[in-house]
Amino acid sequence: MPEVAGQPITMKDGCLTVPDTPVVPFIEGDGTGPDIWRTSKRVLDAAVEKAYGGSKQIAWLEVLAGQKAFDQTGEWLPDATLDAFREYLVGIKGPLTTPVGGGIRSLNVALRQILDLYVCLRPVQYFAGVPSPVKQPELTDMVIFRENSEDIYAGIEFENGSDDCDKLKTLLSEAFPDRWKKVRFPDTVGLGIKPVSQEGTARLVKAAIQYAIDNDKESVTLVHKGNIMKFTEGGFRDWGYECAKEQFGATEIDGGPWCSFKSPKSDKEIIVKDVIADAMLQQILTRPAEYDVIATLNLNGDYISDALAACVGGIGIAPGGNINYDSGHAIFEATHGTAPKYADQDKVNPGSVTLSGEMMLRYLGWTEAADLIIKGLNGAIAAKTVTYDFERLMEGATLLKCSEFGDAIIKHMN
Ligand SMILES: NC(=O)C1=CN([C@@H]2O[C@H](COP(=O)(O)OP(=O)(O)OC[C@H]3O[C@@H](n4cnc5c(N)ncnc54)[C@H](OP(=O)(O)O)[C@@H]3O)[C@@H](O)[C@H]2O)C=CC1
Ligand SMILES: O=C(O)CCC(=O)C(=O)O
Ligand SMILES: [Mg+2]
Repeated sequence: MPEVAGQPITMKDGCLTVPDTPVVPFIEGDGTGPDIWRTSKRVLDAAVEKAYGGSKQIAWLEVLAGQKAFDQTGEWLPDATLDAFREYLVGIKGPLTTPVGGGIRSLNVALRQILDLYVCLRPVQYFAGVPSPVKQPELTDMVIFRENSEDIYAGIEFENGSDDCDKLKTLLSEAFPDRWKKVRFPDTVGLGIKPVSQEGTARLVKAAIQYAIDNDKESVTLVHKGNIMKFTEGGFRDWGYECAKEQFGATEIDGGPWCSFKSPKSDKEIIVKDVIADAMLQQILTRPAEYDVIATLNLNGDYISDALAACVGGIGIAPGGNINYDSGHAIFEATHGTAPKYADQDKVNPGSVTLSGEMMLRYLGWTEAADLIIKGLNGAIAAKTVTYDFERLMEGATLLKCSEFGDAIIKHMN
């Protein structure tokens, strides 16, 4: 049961209908999750209260996942949690632990895949005053569209020595003897499969281009490693261009493959281009102004998200949302993980989850409340009242706890 009575958010004819008291399921998260969530929830509630004077309110509904779920129910991701996200459409979560090597597969990835939240949307923007390792962090202003349902994250892996792995090895060596010979150490190799499809690529790229139109952006860049993985990452590039041409009427520039089209909204030219991922990762440091909207595959998107977050001051203020633009389902969450060494110390920066909440409010159309969060965050940073991650790099700053940083954000909403 939610803390206050509320109604579900619904989707009709491609538009969300948001009641004044929407039920929003949340997962607190593992590690530092509870500290961050407690603070973020307070900031979100304060922004909504201030923006709407009590006429709107979120009816929070806690749902379980991760360690807390396992301790209480014996399951890591109970069906009741999935049912709540299905029913109430829009939710938010703290980070969840994934063990390396063995153990459970990622619950974070499972949520995205089960609910088919195919876009991982991660805006990367600079907040004035945040300490950054680059000289002109304000030049980094990008929005990542990371494909969320395919690639090696689909989790089709075979452990060396397992019966399934042996079966696949036999199958491959018999069906494709010449290609199998290229496997350098066949007796000890583990195998993984990387599915990348035209449909999966097209829906992601379509969403990225639509975002560029809606937000008056100059370019969309397809980031891939198609020179090496020709039929998966190369396919992503080719299908991405195909989508730009077929869905948006783009035509090739100077013989292609770059292409462009006139934005139906602003009449300005939007360029669709591509870059190989390793080159892109050096250019985000040397020529960040050349990138705007990024459309990329799942693993590239994971690496690029953390690298770009570092450029604008770190993972402490790197928000995101996992969205299915067709069904309306969305779960907002930070780019960072559980940072377990800081668990229960009320220490880390709550900014990433708070800003994920800000994205959620904007997604619901509650822009006044979302704007207040940005105002509050800007004010707290300008006053140099910040958590340890910023304080250790800022001259003359006051060190705040996680919860105190929340108080500072709320104070600066005024
Ligand atoms: N979506 C999700 O739920 C995600 C979950 N994970 C999971 O989280 C676990 C831990 O992953 P790990 O690789 O350590 O990565 P984390 O992102 O959890 O932490 C790495 C480092 O980032 C910094 N950091 C992280 N969060 C914050 C914050 N809120 N404020 C300030 N600094 C922060 C800290 O740096 P410093 O040490 O310099 O202070 C921390 O040591 C793993 O199980 C992983 O699978 C990882 C990513 C996403
Ligand atoms: O699921 C995890 O544990 C890691 C996920 C991750 O790194 C991400 O979504 O960026
Ligand atoms: Mg990651």
